[in-house]
Amino acid sequence: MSQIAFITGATSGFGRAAARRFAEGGWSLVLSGRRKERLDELKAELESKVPVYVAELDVRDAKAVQDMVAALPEQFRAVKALVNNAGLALSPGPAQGVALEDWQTMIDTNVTGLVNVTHTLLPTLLETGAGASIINIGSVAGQWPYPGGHVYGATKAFVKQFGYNLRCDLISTGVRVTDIAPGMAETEFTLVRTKGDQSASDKLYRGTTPLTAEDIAEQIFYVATLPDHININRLEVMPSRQAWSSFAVDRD
Ligand SMILES: NC(=O)C1=CN([C@@H]2O[C@H](COP(=O)(O)OP(=O)(O)OC[C@H]3O[C@@H](n4cnc5c(N)ncnc54)[C@H](OP(=O)(O)O)[C@@H]3O)[C@@H](O)[C@H]2O)C=CC1
Ligand SMILES: O=CCS(=O)(=O)O
Repeated sequence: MSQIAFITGATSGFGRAAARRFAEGGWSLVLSGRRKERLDELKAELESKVPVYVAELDVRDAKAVQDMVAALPEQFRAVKALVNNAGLALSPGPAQGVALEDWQTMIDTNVTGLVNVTHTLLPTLLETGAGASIINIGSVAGQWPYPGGHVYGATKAFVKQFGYNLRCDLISTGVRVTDIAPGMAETEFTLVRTKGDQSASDKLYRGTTPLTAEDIAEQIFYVATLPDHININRLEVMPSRQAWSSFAVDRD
């Protein structure tokens, strides 16, 4: 059985940490993202351990995704684990102040991009059969509403429901589907969300203990390497120092 992981958004955060974790486990890697120099650095770091193929890829571009998968060298074609990780949040303020373009970017990346990659790799995963996995990186924001969550949370609710519905159709194929839904994790996520405001990112994580990229990478690897007959539908993971807060009430 092939041991090939296909990871989107491998240039940073969870995706990069997952690439390192799968490499440690001896898996061959297909890594993508838009920042080619980071992909090249990661390939240089990992290729002494396992075979690594990198491709510059914007998941929003369906044709580019199809071309990239069609061009995979033979030894990287039999993908066993698809890690749909590429994604982002933008504009953490109230919905009524957010540019339409930011909403569209989140939908194009987190929904359309994830669908593009899933649709393109589904025939391969079906061929792999028992033990293959689609591991989608959702978010607590896909389950729990919060101020400023607007379209980001809605895209992650899509990820969750798309995965559940896929499971219904894939039940007899051996292909598993999991929604890993992390809470607060310190990566470049908040830097992207605030459009480069490092102090806002530092402030969010200061004085608490967020999850790390490696914490989530461990969960991704765990899900991908479970016995074939086990499917974890959704794995919601928060730091122990994070929980829910109360309902909001508007008062006179
Ligand atoms: N950090 C957190 O608190 C949480 C994050 N998440 C989710 O985890 C996933 C990874 O985020 P995280 O590691 O934290 O953040 P990072 O910003 O560190 O990593 C995001 C990754 O997504 C890639 N990416 C973004 N847009 C595109 C695109 N259009 N095409 C291809 N790749 C893209 C980036 O690569 P590049 O820019 O090179 O293209 C980068 O590798 C996301 O889906 C995010 O929503 C979920 C819950 C919590
Ligand atoms: O998805 C990211 C975690 S949060 O910012 O929505 O809590």
